[in-house]
Amino acid sequence: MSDIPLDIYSQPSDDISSNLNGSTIVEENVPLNTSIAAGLAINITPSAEFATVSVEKAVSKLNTDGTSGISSVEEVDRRRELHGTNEVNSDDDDDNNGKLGLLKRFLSGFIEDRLILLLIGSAIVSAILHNVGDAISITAAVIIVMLVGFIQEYKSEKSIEALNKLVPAMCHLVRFGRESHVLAATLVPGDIVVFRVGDRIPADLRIIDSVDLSLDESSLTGEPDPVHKSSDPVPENPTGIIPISDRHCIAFMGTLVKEGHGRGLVVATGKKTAFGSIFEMMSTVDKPKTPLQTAMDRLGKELSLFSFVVIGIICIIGIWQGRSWLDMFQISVSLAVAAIPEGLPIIVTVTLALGVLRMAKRKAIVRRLPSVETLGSVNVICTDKTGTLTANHMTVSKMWCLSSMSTKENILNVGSTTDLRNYLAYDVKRTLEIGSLCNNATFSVEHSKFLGNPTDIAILEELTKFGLIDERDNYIKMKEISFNSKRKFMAVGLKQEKHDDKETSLMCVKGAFEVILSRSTNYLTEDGKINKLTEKNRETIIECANHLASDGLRVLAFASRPCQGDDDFTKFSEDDIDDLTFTGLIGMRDPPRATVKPAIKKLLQGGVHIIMITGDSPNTAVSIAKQIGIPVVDQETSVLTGDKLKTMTNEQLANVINHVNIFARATPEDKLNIVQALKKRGDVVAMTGDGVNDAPALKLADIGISMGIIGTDVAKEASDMILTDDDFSTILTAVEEGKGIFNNIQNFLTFQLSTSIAALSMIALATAFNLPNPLNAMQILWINILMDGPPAQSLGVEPVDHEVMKKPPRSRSERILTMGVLGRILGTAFCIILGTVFICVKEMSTNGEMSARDTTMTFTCFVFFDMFNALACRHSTKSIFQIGIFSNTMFNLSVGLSLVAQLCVIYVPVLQHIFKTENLSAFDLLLLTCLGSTVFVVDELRKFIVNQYLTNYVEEENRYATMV
Ligand SMILES: Nc1ncnc2c1ncn2[C@@H]1O[C@H](COP(=O)(O)OP(=O)(O)OP(=O)(O)O)[C@@H](O)[C@H]1O
Ligand SMILES: [Ca+2]
Repeated sequence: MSDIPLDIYSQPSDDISSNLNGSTIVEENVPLNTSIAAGLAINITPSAEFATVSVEKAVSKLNTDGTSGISSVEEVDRRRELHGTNEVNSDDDDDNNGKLGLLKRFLSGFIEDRLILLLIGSAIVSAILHNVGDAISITAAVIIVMLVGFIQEYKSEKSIEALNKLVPAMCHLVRFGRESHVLAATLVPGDIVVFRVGDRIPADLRIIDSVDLSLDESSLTGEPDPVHKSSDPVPENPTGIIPISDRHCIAFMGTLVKEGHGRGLVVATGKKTAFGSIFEMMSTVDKPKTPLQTAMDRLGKELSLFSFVVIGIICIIGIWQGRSWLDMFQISVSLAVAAIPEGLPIIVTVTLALGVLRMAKRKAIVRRLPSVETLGSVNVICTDKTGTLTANHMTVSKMWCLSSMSTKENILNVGSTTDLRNYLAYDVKRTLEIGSLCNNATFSVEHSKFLGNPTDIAILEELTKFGLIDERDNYIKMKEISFNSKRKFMAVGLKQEKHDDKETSLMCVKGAFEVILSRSTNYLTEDGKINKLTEKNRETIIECANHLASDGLRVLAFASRPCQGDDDFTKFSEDDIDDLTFTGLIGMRDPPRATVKPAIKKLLQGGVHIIMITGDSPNTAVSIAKQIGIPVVDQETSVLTGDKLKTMTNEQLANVINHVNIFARATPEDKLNIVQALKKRGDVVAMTGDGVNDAPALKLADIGISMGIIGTDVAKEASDMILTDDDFSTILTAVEEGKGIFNNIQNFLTFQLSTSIAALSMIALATAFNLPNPLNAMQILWINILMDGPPAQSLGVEPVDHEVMKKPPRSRSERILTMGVLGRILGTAFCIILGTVFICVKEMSTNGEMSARDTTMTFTCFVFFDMFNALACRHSTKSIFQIGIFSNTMFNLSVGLSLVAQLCVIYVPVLQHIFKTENLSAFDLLLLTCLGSTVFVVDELRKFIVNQYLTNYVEEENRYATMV
């Protein structure tokens, strides 16, 4: 079996790269060293070459412009022609091999498979013994077996390759003097790239300018701490070799911007990057397998050993009984080929890969195959509120100012009024002014809407209702402390343009009301005076803020302060934002997504604990939670705030977390503690995140989930799954698929193992009772194709049954072969053996030996049994009539084709010759169909009984639940 890329982002997963770290740096320098030694023209990598030259030199060397980039389309095309696309794992190599490569691979399959070699050997022996018919038959059968196996493996590789293309890397490119957001693959040397915090570096860049830039290079060097980078060239080194870790003015492809921002000149793309050269090496390293694949490999080995022992015994007894040793040898080897589920790992991989592609269509991109398995076991989901549970579309709903509205009864309902010019008391006006000044949203003429933070946009959109304008044009922004989830406020320092020769400077602040209030000492009155805030005033403000929040609104407070000249701007830091004048509160509505409520209901039914983690206030969070059906039993135990969380030890947290559904006023750092506490309890945790600070928690969670739209590259890189629509309900889809895929794997396992056991036991029985062999070598090989091939594979793509969510999450340690599955396997095998032996004995009783007709009947009987068995295996508990006979087209197609092929084997003369069969009558076929269907009927009965028992059980559970 071929390697399976577990990480489908175009970057190696951490575990792989860290294994290679030691050799990484050395490897890149090896050609360098040797070429120096040889005195040849130095084959130096571009990043090493450009590390020592100045920015100006680098720009002129690459014949480009440091600000506007490459100037013509022709030039870009020429460079792409020369350097190729910016991809490390392009398909070029594959195409070069073409058809010849495929043939070579097909043929090498014969040599690698020892059992097949044995079969070919036996064909040659047959030929030498003048048994040409047998020789041809075996050779033909072997070719068919290999062909089916080969096609399957080829398709599995193709579907895995498709996974690699699910998450294309993007970047901000400057070309022809314009900035645009493009696929990273389009970059050529000489391009200019802009990057900011959270981005992934798209190629090897010579940094042109940077602000506080630090990069996480762990994927390249294994160094866990971010590395500071700048545009200063590195001094030349006497040895001529500058290690990767010392190239401080180079930003390497695949590394992540942890802080700051900057611009860089593309010096190397694709395979010529430092990352590309490691990637080449890495693709030859065996990728680790998923737990399920490892389990399947183990199971395969165990089964092989078991089969070998049984076959060995059969073989010895047979020869001892004086049967033809060549016959015995052929049958034993075919039996070994059949009984060994060599198709099992391939089917598991294809099932996982196809499942991942299906999920991608449903907006969940799984980046690592093992995560598909883990998804079915998830029993806790920690989710952000804004944007994931809610639409992330804010509108100002209510407003309140202390002086002009005094109490919560007078809160101004902004949402329902269209003209608000009459409400413009001094404090109201000031609050809105601060809102527009302390704001980073911009109006895009191109899109004819505001772009930026939804909170900021909401304020700007409200101005016209009050007849106000955006005040930012009249001021110069001197300083800014940007908003982040930890700080929970934003502040700007502004200077008004000279007005009557007087210069006014001020500081405007907006943010969470607790934060603003604690930094305020005064408030603004409705006629423009500044008064001291009394304790009573503070209580009133808190009461009103809580009132707004209980309505599900996000509450922002606004404040300002005059500044004394430039002095205040030079020391404009987080700690200096105090002594503010409070002006008012604004409440914003961010409606829950419509799909969230039903999704939460289903997840809760499935025994999944849902925890909302939000930066908003407890009241807002509780109100939203109630709207979407997250249970909040009482606010004391169900809600924990970030402050309280910080005072708790991990043990304390682990003890109470069972009852907690909401973490409010939480910071990204809190998420890490929450995941730790949950994992300590043995939970399987899914956690969402989007920012740079969320990365550690995403990594630690069993399933880290990042947001496709608002998420940063850093978060995506750390995550196991990406929601391309940022929608919480997509998580349900993914969990459903995860559970469904696991069920499908169990189902085809049931099918394969029952067939295998039945075939093995029949030959064993026949040998033990000294009867002629009921199936010959070619027939056994044919059965192997059905069992390992298309019918089994099509069980893996059975559509997900939405009722899987009614079952609790699978425990992490649960084996794939549960007692229930084993029971089904043995029961089915028993049924098949009984029926086939019956036909065999009945046919043989007419003349006492195995004629062509007898073996045809027995063989066809087994195949019919097997096809009905496949039908029964489509679902473990539901009747085929419940899931719909036509709901799995691939299944019907492959079973249909198998049956047609079986008829060909019976009626087409050439095939009759190979398989030693002869024509059967219509009555024979009817009889065999009826007999074969018994395995299906019996299983339907079993399902009926199980369901009866299950519904009773569920009702019992429900009754119990309502009693409590
Ligand atoms: N752009 C902003 N400027 C100033 N203050 C803001 C801004 N956005 C939010 N706030 C304030 O910070 C608080 C916390 O916001 P934060 O962004 O941390 O929550 P959130 O992370 O969006 O919620 P969630 O974690 O559910 O996504 C808000 O309640 C609000 O008062
Ligand atoms: Ca097999």
